[in-house]
Order: sequence, then C-alpha cells, then structure tokens
Amino acid sequence: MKILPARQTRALDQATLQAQRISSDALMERAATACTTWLLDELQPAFTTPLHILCGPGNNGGDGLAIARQLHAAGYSPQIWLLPSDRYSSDFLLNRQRLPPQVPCTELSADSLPALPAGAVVLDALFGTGLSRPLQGLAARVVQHLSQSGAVVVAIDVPSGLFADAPQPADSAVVRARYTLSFELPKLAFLLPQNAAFVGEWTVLPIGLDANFIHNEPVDNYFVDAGFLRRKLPRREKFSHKGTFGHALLLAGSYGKMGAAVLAAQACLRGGVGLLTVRIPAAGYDILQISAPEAMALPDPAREFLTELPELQPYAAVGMGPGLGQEAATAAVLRQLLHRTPHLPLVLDADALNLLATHRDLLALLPPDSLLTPHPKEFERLTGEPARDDYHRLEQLRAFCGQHRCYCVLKGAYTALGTPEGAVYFNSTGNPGMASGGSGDVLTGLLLALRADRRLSPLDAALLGVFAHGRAGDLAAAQTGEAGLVASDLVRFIGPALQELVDG
Ligand SMILES: NC(=O)C1=CN([C@@H]2O[C@H](COP(=O)(O)OP(=O)(O)OC[C@H]3O[C@@H](n4cnc5c(N)ncnc54)[C@H](OP(=O)(O)O)[C@@H]3O)[C@@H](O)[C@H]2O)[C@H](O)CC1
Ligand SMILES: [K+]
Repeated sequence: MKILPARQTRALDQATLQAQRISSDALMERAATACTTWLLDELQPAFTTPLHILCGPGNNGGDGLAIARQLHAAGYSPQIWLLPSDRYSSDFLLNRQRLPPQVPCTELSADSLPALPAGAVVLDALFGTGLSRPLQGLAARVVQHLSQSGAVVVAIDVPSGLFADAPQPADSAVVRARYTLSFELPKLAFLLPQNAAFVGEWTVLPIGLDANFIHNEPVDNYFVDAGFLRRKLPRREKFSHKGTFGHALLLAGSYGKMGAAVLAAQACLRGGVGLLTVRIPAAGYDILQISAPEAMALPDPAREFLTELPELQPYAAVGMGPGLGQEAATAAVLRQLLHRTPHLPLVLDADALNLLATHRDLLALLPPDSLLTPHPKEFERLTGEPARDDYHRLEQLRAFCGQHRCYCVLKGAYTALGTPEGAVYFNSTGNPGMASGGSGDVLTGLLLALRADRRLSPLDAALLGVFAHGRAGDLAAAQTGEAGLVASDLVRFIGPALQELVDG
C-alpha cells in the first residue's frame, strides 16, 4: 500500500469526487458508514454505554456528525460536543443540519466538558488531516480532559493534534487513542514508535477512493502487507537445481558467539539457498557441522575470530556480521571483502556494521545494492549522528541509502527498508516477542538466501526477507507466546512463511 502525505490525500479526495461523479458529502457519508460499521462490529458497545462524539470545525468534525446520525439511527444515544469556531467546513454544516433534533449537541467550553466515566466511548473527530498547527487553548484543554479520563477513545482518521506525516513539537496536546480508524491508506505517523501512545491500534477502512489516482501517484513511503508482495516470490520450477538458488557464503561467529553463526546458517538454509558455505573461526567447526549439517564449513586458521577471507569465486552472494566481534584482523577481512566484491550481492549485519562505523573509509567501498541490516543503535553509529526523532531518522535513512547506493533495513516495529532511490518500505509483520537475541542473525541468514537467488531483484529479496522474517515470528508466537519466542523458533517457521507468499 502506498502512504500518502496529507497534501496528496486531499488531491486523492478531489480525484475520487471527479472520477466517481459524487459529491463530497457522499464521500463523507461513506467514511462515516465505514466507521459506524467498525464500531458496531468490532467495539460492540452496549446501548447503555455512554457515547460521546467530539467534533471539530472541519470535515473530520463532519465525519463525527455523520457517525452520530448513523449511530442514532441504529438505536444508540450519542452525545455531540462541538468545538466552537468562526469557520466551519460546508460538509460540517450540512451534517449539522442533518442531525436529528433528538441528538444532544453541546458547545465545548472550559466549564462545559463531557463527564467521562471509565468505560465511556469517545469518538475523537476534532481534527484530522487538516491540522495546520499544534492544538492550543480550548482544544488542548479538551485533549487533556480526555487523557485524564478512563474512556475508550476511538480517533477518526488521525488522533487529533497529531500531524499525519510530520513531527509535532514536544509536549503538544495530542489525543491518546485506544483505536484509530483511518481511511483507505495508513498515515506515516502511525508507523513511527514516537507516536505509538497516540495512535493505539490502527485500522484502515476502505472507502472506495480512486484506485487509479493511488496507482499513478508517486510516493516516498510504502506499507508492505501480503497483498503488496503477491507474485513477487516465484515458485520453484520442476527442473530447477541447486545452481538456480545460488551458493551463498556466510562469514560469521567468534569465540562465545558461535550461536549467531549457527542461527544465520540455519535461517539461510531454510530461506531456500541452493548451497551454503560458512566461514567460522576454527573453534566453531564442530559446532557448525553438528548444528547445520546441510552447510559446508570452511574454518579460518585462527581459533577465536576471523582473520582470512576465503576465495570468493564460487559464490552468488556473501553475508557477513553475525557474532563476528570487532578484532582488527576481522576488520581487515571486511576490508578485503569490500575490495574484492565490486559486483557480488552483500548482506552486512551486526559487527560488520560496527566495523564499518569505526573504519568509515570502508563505507565508500560498499558495492552498489549492498544490503545492511542495522538496529537503530547500529544505524546511529553508521551515520555518526543521533536522530532528533523518528522523522529525522527516516530522513537519515533516505540520505544514507542514497549516498551509498545501498538498501538498509532499519530494524524495529514496522522495520523500515530504505532504497538507493530514496523510498522507504515499512514492514507489517512481526511482534514484540522477536525483540530478543538472535532474531537479527536469523534475518541476516534469510536475506542472504534471498540475495543468492538469481531470480529476485535486490529490492524484492529485501522486502520478501523482512516480511517473511516477521511472519515467521507471528506464526511461531502463536505457539510459543511472545515471551517464550526464541530465535531458533523463527528458523522453524521461515519455510511456512515463505510458502504463504508463494501460494498467495
Ligand atoms: N479521503 C479521506 O480521507 C476523507 C477524509 N475526510 C475527513 O476529512 C478530514 C480532513 O478534513 P479537513 O476539513 O481538511 O480538516 P480537519 O477537519 O482536520 O480540520 C480543518 C479545520 O481545522 C482548522 N485547524 C487546523 N488546525 C487547527 C488547530 N491547531 N487549532 C484550531 N483549528 C485548527 C483549520 O483551520 P485553518 O486555520 O488551518 O485553515 C480548518 O478549519 C479527514 O481527516 C477525514 O476525517 C472526509 O470525510 C472524506 C474522505
Ligand atoms: K481525529
């Protein structure tokens, strides 16, 4: 799915009205119907549940008024609270007129705020994508009142006070929603950790916005769900052989961290690689042969860490990083690798990234289309500059990928994949159970397998790998629970996660 900024969302609205020859209030009615249906199906409030709808002066408020009318028609007793303004949108005014007289409608003021017992449901329709500045005065007071209540807050389109695609100043008033119901496409703000407490659980409700416009509109950000990846992972043809899926080389492990090499190797094998050779320090030889018998082991002459780069000629892709350590001799191996692989697909993770950050001249040697998989701290070391906030980090990601012509997987909830062209793809799979040791090693191994697969572009390999890694985590957590999830569980579910993508 594409992620449109507020400006393009308005253009999409207009395009929809023209293409479908409908009036703006008809589109608002669709939006309201989608929300009302969600409320009745998902939230299922009792007829006695106090239902308050806070309406601002624009079309977000108009949505609120239309929802109130629909809830009233469904037998509920919503109460409306209006934020006074000297300018209301025309669809707000139209829906104000359409409101049956039985629906109570009160103007908000500092002395007149809804009483909100715990369990009351509040629809926040104060401001949506038209927010032009942080909330102040009465609007901010209302938001504060809402935060102090125990009410279940459902934000319409965007939690009020939150910019859909830009940071708001620290300490500005923003509604803290339990649920956010957004129209057609997600907003960038929903995908950033700094906004999690405002957005709550978000849902996208389709309202039939113009698909042609969405298809043709250039964007910088994408949300990757299973539909987005449909047909990107080709099935394995009957006459395919080991060579089709490539021979990968993994450089990993050091004394005490051989498990990282094992997890990455196992994940690479489960990721469908044709052949896998693993370069481990000599002390890892038995460990690897026993725990990943399908892989070939190529021990380094040194016992505890890597000191020599093997011949690269046989390989379709090389991965380096898991459990490496940061010895000077290992940094030299990385340097040789970068010098000798101007055209080989590379996946770099963990200590390979830390070595890049401490030997910064190496960054200039990255072959084009290299794939880096930092977590935020590693990414900060790579850029050398702490991010001011999540939006700034995204800009750093775009700049870094553009400068080094690489793909970069910034790990976290909604892992963000940056591309050399400046696009960012947010992943939709995964769960907090995956925030534990070894999870990143599994991702590296899986990505290595997909980069070795000659049928996949660098972008598709990265998108598929990140998605399947998260999906494996979701499948595993269904059995282990989130707390009980360990990285080797992920390995077991890589196969099923990839198979879903082929089948789907
Ligand atoms: N395609 C869709 O997604 C659809 C969306 N719909 C809904 O429409 C809103 C967007 O409506 P819009 O009228 O553009 O904007 P808002 O309702 O968010 O608010 C605009 C008015 O609020 C004023 N404003 C803005 N910021 C503040 C502030 N901090 N304090 C006070 N007042 C503020 C603004 O005034 P300006 O001075 O900025 O001009 C406007 O008066 C979208 O979110 C959906 O909910 C449609 O229903 C159909 C489909
Ligand atoms: K809102």
